[in-house]
Amino acid sequence: MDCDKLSAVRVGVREAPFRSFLGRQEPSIVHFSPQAGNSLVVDQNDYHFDYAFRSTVSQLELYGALIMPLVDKLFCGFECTVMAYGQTGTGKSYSMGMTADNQATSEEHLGVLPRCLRDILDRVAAKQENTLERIQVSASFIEIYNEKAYDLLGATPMDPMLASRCNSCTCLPLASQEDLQRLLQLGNNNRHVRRTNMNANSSRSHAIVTIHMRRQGGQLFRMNIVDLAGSEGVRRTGHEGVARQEGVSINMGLLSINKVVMAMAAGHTVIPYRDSVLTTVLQKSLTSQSYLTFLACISPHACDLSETISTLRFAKSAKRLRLNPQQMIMSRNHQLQQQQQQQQQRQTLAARTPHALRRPFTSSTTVKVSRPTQRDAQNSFYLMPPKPKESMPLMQLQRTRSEMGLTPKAKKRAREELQMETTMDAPSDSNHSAISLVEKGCSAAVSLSNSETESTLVEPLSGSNVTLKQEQEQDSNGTMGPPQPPPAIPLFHSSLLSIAEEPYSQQQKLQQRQLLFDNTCSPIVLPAAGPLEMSGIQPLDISQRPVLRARRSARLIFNSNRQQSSTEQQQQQQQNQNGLRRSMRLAVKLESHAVTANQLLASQDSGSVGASRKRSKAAAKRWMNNQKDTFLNLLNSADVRELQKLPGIGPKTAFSLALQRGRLGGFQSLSQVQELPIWGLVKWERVCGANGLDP
Ligand SMILES: Nc1ncnc2c1ncn2[C@@H]1O[C@H](COP(=O)(O)OP(=O)(O)OP(=O)(O)O)[C@@H](O)[C@H]1O
Repeated sequence: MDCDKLSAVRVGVREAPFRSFLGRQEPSIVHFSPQAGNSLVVDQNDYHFDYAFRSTVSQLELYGALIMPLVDKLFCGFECTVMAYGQTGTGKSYSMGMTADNQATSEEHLGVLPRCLRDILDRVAAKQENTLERIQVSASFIEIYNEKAYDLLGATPMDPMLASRCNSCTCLPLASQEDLQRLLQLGNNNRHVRRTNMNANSSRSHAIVTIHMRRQGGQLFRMNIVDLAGSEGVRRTGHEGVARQEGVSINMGLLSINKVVMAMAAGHTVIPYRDSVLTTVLQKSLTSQSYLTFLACISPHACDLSETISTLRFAKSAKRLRLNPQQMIMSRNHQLQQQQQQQQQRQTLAARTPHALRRPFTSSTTVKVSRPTQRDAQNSFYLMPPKPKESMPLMQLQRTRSEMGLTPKAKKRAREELQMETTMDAPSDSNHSAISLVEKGCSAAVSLSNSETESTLVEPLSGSNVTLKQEQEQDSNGTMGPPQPPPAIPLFHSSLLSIAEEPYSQQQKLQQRQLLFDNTCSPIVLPAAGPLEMSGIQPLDISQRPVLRARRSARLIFNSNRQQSSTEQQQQQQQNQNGLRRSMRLAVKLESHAVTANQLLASQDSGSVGASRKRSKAAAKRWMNNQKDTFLNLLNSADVRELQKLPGIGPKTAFSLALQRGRLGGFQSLSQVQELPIWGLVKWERVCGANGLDP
């Protein structure tokens, strides 16, 4: 089965035979080129299509040339659509095989639909013979009449349904041609048909028969056969009242199809699918993901010249469509592959990560993300502060942008910023982010501590056991000598490296970092003024979210540490001096005790802040500082969606903030945030006001 060589959009034109009731024997206005089988001349204009069928062409020939290749595509997994377009009475329903009368069921006159079904059933039978795979074939039949969609096979075919529900309309199973005939009879009985001046049996609605092929795994392939109602001049049909309204609706649907096709052909990004029910229902078929075949039916009569020319113009614009379903499938497959790879990677890393590190993380942690101080550089191991670019892949970032519906100007600016960001970060290798950051000396302090024993870390390259004792001794001595360059190969546990490399989500990364950077039991005492130090006051109404809750708990723990008696602190320092570090398990236990003890303290604390705010100026200042810290903390840690929920910050600002934060590696202070070029003249003041901050 060849899935590559068929053009995604193909257009054929079929000339209808002379209408006998017109009683005229006149030369046809359509002149076919004797050399090329796909060109014709009407009114001295040349038209070139994929196929140009004379009135003498048989149904079989038409099917073989124009439609049969689509069935191949259907079995390759593409959505396929055949659409008959043209003036009333030019043989659209006849060509599509939408009727179930005696003439239509004879082999000679069999139209596209029954031939298609025959092909599909034959292939399904052959597949099922060779493999154990079961494929279900069924069909639905809907019509769009007077701008309303009707399920012609449903229990209430006269009740209109929502256009968006047309995908879930009644489907009857098809196992043979007889089943199809029954289905067509049932549907046609409910369909709106009327005798007109132009056609004794004119369809007054657009009809869509969809053949569904469902594979065992639930995969669904669809072939849509669309018989559009004929375009007609209201004056020529001589209709009045309801019939006139029908004509108007028909023309409206056709016009909207025209507009959609033209917009697609012109490469517009906004396609007016919602202009009519017809295009809303056909939206999925009129995208670059499906194979489209148009059959334009034209009349040979001179009196129909204007309609013929308009049909040919439509066909011409359809020919300009450039769809690439292959690429869509390829990119879909590529995405699937990437997902599988990521999944595998994650499993491998999870298998390598020791059990203790895989435990769900408690919230009693504090993350310090700042440029390292001399003391930090001397005493700690470093990991890179979170970079949005690493945690959010480029593709995802771009998608987020488009989803936010930025204006073209904003998009352009965002693209430039993204480019700048990419160039700036280009040399860093994400796979070695931990190491590279150590070299950059820009990081968050890491420590694993154990109150009882001196734990050992495995050097990733040599595999030898090493300790952190030396570093901790330096810390406890508090020596502030010249900053020492970090070790060339940092003494990371292999699991730490794994975590640093792992392509986890932002949230997961944050959680991991929270565990790794637990300062509750850390031998390194973090300064309270650190950018992500928690204030404990959560004035913004988003405290229910897990990340924020986690952070508040972290703050509680931090408070708890500060409240510890001096004896305890001395003991703690003594332990640190001895170079002892707590195990992760014990650390977690300690943290949970601390949470309970300090929840009380925190509540008292927050209460007293509220009261002291009223009492003294100093307390108000302290309150404001806490408020600012909280706000800064949010700006540093919240993702784009959360940022958007902050008062006064819209989607664009949130996005710009996240972008700038990624570039700067976190905000050090609110004044740094204020200096960002993203604020207008009064915007920053407005945001401060909305968040209860002094600008
Ligand atoms: N190529 C053809 N060979 C034989 N008969 C044809 C051919 N084309 C059309 N007819 C006949 O012309 C008549 C009108 O055709 P049909 O109903 O298919 O037109 P239509 O374009 O669907 O019209 P409408 O848009 O009004 O529904 C039918 O009786 C059909 O059998």
